Amino acid sequence: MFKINSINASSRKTQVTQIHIVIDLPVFSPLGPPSQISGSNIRQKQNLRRQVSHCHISMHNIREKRKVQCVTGSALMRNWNLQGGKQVPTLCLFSVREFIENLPQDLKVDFHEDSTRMSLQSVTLTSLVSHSHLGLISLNSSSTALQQQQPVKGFVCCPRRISFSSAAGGLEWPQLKQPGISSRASRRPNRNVAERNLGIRAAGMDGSEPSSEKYIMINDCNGRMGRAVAEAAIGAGLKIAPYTITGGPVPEEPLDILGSKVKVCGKERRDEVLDLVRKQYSGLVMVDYTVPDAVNENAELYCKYNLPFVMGTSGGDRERLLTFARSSGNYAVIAPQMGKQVVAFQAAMEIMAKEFPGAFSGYKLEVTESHQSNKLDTSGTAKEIVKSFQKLGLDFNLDQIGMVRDADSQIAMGVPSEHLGGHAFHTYRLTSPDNTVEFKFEHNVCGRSIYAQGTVDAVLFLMKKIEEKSEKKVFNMIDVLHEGAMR
Ligand SMILES: NC(=O)C1=CN([C@@H]2O[C@H](COP(=O)(O)OP(=O)(O)OC[C@H]3O[C@@H](n4cnc5c(N)ncnc54)[C@H](OP(=O)(O)O)[C@@H]3O)[C@@H](O)[C@H]2O)C=CC1
Ligand SMILES: O=C(O)C1=N[C@H](C(=O)O)C[C@H](O)C1
Repeated sequence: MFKINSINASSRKTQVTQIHIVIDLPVFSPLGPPSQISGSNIRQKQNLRRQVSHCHISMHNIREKRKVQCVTGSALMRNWNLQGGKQVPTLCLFSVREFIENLPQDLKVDFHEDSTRMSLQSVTLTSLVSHSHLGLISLNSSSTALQQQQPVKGFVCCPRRISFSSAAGGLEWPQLKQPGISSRASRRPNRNVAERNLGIRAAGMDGSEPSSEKYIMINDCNGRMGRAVAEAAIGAGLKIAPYTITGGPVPEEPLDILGSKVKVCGKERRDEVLDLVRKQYSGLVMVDYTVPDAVNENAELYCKYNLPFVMGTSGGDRERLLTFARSSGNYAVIAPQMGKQVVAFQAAMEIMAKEFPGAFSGYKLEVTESHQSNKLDTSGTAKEIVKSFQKLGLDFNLDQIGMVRDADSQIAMGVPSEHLGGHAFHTYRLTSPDNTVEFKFEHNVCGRSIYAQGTVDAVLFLMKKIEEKSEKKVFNMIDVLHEGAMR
């Protein structure tokens, strides 16, 4: 059984420089070279599949490597013979262009020379079926990028150099071009201890290079916002790291988020997990949607591992959060509100307060916020907006914000019943001392998609900052909006 474990493409500057295809290969029983195996000998053919090994095929841009280096199937064969049928990781180097040019016509690869990222998601492996004559070998697309694909039979990859196909029932391997090349991958341990303990294979942990695709890790993917962000991120072309840290019970089975498997880890393992993702996913951005009690320690942990983060969780000690994040020299976006239009309203109130301080002196302010019954804290958004009203002259303490959490009151105030489990209704009412003038501001949100989209915007904003190597700073969503980074 051939099993594609991962396909990752990476780039340096504008050139795609690397593609890693990690596949499981059958290890042959010592029957001699596969080409000697007769097609009619079914038992021998079955022996081909006795064990499974890993083959690491990396394609590098030869413009950087001048010499084309290639370890072909023959080398695999030789290694198998040498190593008595043991696992043989093999490295293969050749140009991306060459790889693309040699792909079978009907294997679609979306390749843009000038793009900074190459998406292999469009590799249509099912089309490879037509290039296989060997029913015994099947290719299972199990990588994140490919998991939507059906299992297919056979694998032809760059026919001039690597070919898995059958002629008269056996396997034919191209001649070894550079017999002396040793495998970088073969010198590596196959699985890192932390990764093995955690139980899900992280990109690059199989001996290949760390991934340079755009990854985010979300805590807690099992929470409502965590899941919404994960789905929005996948929709935006980001990858989800296969771990999440939770505060509650740890399910045995990994979560399946639109096909991406995410292992849930208890918070006692957070150091182990963060150390692993830090090493494996360069440029990874953390996203936090947990609980108010976890805000400070989580942010401090992300800073400890130098992981840029988006803190969407409300509550906690905000003063301590900002002071710590600012002094840590890390990139972060911290905001209790991610919804673009609400952020714009928040920004407008800030501008008004700055331009017209005290304009509402003497007025009375009433603030009411309604959220799903299990929201633990007072709306962080309301607290933020109240700060502007205070500057406008309103005498109001944060603990005067009225919280509505019971369904009857929520229905009475107009929350649709289907959104009782996920809504955020805010009302700010300002009345003049003689009750002759009233201002009422409302922002009523049902569901969570507005925040999930905004969170992805914040992630992309941070990724850009990191890529540009701009100053390490703590931003808020008004900064993201100001930069035109909200879709
Ligand atoms: N910035 C914004 O725009 C928005 C912010 N929010 C805020 O996001 C936060 C989460 O909201 P929501 O997703 O609805 O809440 P949920 O209760 O659905 O999710 C919170 C998750 O965090 C987990 N958790 C608890 N403690 C920890 C910990 N120490 N480390 C990691 N995970 C932990 C919980 O696990 P368990 O339940 O098992 O304990 C739960 O799965 C809230 O503070 C909310 O106000 C929400 C919407 C928008
Ligand atoms: O818990 C929520 O749901 C929300 N929390 C944020 C907050 O506390 O302001 C944002 C929005 O209100 C939804």
